[in-house]
Amino acid sequence: MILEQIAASTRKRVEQEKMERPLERVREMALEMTRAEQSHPAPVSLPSSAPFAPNPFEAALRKSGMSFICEVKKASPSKGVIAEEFHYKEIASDYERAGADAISVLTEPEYFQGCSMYLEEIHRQVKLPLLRKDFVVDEYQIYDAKLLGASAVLLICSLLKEDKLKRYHSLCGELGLAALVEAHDDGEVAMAAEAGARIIGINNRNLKTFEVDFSNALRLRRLVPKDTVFVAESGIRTAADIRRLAEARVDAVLIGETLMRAKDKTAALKELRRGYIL
Ligand SMILES: O=C(O)c1ccccc1NCC(=O)[C@H](O)[C@H](O)COP(=O)(O)O
Repeated sequence: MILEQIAASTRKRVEQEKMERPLERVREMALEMTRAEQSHPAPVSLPSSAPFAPNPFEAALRKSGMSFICEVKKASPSKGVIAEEFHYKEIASDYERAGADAISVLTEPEYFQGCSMYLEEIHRQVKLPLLRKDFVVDEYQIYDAKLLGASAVLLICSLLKEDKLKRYHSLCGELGLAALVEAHDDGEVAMAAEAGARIIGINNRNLKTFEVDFSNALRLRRLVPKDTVFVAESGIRTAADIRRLAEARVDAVLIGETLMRAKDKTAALKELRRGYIL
């Protein structure tokens, strides 16, 4: 099954990275970076009603109205190569100019042709909060995400047991990272909530079969607690899709392929936003 293959290849990649730069070193550097940030906190514009002090990624998703997380992804297992010409820094800048609220950067190399360096360079290029989109199976990747400049990491319920999800979620909190906890069905939503998730993403794509069911996010909407940020992910293509999600009180959308295939990102994002006019 593809998800197991991705997880196995990720474990191998992380073991390799640990040989080049040991866990203890990466942990110490990430903790040091967190301490430095805590003594000089960056200003984050918070909605006055926010129940907690969120990090920049969470703040971007909690703003009023629909937030757009735009994804930088060259390829995927279901679609193969999506963008032959892949100028990742320009794509990120285009998203920023187009009014994206946050950017998701695929860093998985084997199946998505991603790279950690893309995230690091995009971090230097744009001001928007960045999500490290990878398949987290080891705490090493969370420390590393911090060092690469991510504001958030993806934690996929179907890849993690309950106790690990909880541990990784609280590690994100310790490092000042937001966690987008991804669920695909009722049981995983319960697991995400139990882990204390403040941001839950419902993936319309079944990661085991690749099947995309747009109504999945709508169906699971009511299961996600009100004060939790609700993100709809995958298969979002049109302004009409955005309208249906807005009507269901979805806080944010994560869009990859539709924007990656658009030559004019500003026009594409503007067209999608038509579905949600404040
Ligand atoms: O996209 C895939 O084929 C895929 C296969 C297996 C695991 C994950 C996969 N994609 C990750 C994502 O969920 C998407 O990149 C993200 O939600 C954006 O989706 P889309 O807008 O449909 O590109």
